[in-house]
Amino acid sequence: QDLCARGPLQPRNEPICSANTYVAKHEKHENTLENSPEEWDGPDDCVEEHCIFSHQTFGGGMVMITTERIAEIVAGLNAVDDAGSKAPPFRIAQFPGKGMGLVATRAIRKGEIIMERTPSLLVQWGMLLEMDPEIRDRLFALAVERLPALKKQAFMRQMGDSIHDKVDRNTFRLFLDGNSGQSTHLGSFPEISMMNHDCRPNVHYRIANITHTTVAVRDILPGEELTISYIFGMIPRHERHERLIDWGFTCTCPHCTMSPADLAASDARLEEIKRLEDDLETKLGSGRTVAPEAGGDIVKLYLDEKLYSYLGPAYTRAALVYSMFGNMDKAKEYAAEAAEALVRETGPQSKDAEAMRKLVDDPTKHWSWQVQL
Ligand SMILES: C[S@@+](CC[C@H](N)C(=O)[O-])C[C@H]1O[C@@H](n2cnc3c(N)ncnc32)[C@H](O)[C@@H]1O
Repeated sequence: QDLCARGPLQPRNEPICSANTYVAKHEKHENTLENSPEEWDGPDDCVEEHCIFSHQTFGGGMVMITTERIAEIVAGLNAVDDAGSKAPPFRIAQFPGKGMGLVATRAIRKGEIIMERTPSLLVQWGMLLEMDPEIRDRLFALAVERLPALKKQAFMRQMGDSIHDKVDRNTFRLFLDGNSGQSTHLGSFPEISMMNHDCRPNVHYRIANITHTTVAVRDILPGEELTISYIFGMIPRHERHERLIDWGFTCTCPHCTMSPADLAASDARLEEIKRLEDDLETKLGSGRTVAPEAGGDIVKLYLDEKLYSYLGPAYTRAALVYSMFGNMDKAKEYAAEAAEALVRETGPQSKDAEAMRKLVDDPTKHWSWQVQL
């Protein structure tokens, strides 16, 4: 007999899930939720097709409010989480005007992974937009209650007046089921959310499946604040300001509080980068010649502008142009930098990084070698 999963959110005698989303209890034994080494709890407290699923040890403890299909996908993924397995190179501190943040407790080298985490709470996004706020908030409370004590404490410490507000201000977007309409989820990673925003951050983040990785994009000194960017950083100051106002704050990062002359110089560099990149692309695309240092000059502007999270493609382009001109030393130098930056920015499996390593090994065997000549 099919049973609709029941919970306190459901008024007595009324099904809380519509007929086509009834959860077949007898089928539960075939799914990954039951097959995973430690059993998942759920589906519980369903509101239509969205239910609570929880696990006390997966990723150190996790709760999701989502569909059974997505819960099964997540249960089949690796829970990569380094909390507790190594001493973190940071501690929480107060920063005037910004609230809490993270500060480095030792030197951190460029490329070092700072944290690898799975979400404490995962919520399907469409559900959040459509659900009655009162029911949503009761569901949130029931979900957070299921987290192990330390995870719950870390979740509740985040900025925000209510659980919904905390989700709104602190979560990252994840895609869990390809292009399906149900794919978009909000993931809460409370320790990572302690990082404040900087338009020129020293930490980059990448998300693969449910794993959130933060990596240093430059050497960091003990005592420095660890920051990420909440927005795309290669836009002028007034646009960054507007986007961060949407986030609910006026940015006080060093890059936004520079002198008017320095701010104008920064905006001019961003414009120049765009102009040179468009020019290079047009010329290469139409078979016209470019200067051998065209790609290298653009890299210099990226470095001057401290765009350390965007260096992979810039170094790659420079390496290719030097290789086209048969400049062995420069092609190798830029390709090596490109490979490292691409791994930082997109992860160790990066195919582009692999291609750049091949260019370092022997430029003469690369497709780009002396193609302009
Ligand atoms: C994800 S939380 C970061 C942690 C937060 N400071 C706390 O105490 O929990 C985002 C909030 O921190 C503050 N914040 C982050 N970066 C900031 C910045 N560059 N300038 C001013 N406030 C910032 C804003 O209030 C923002 O809504």
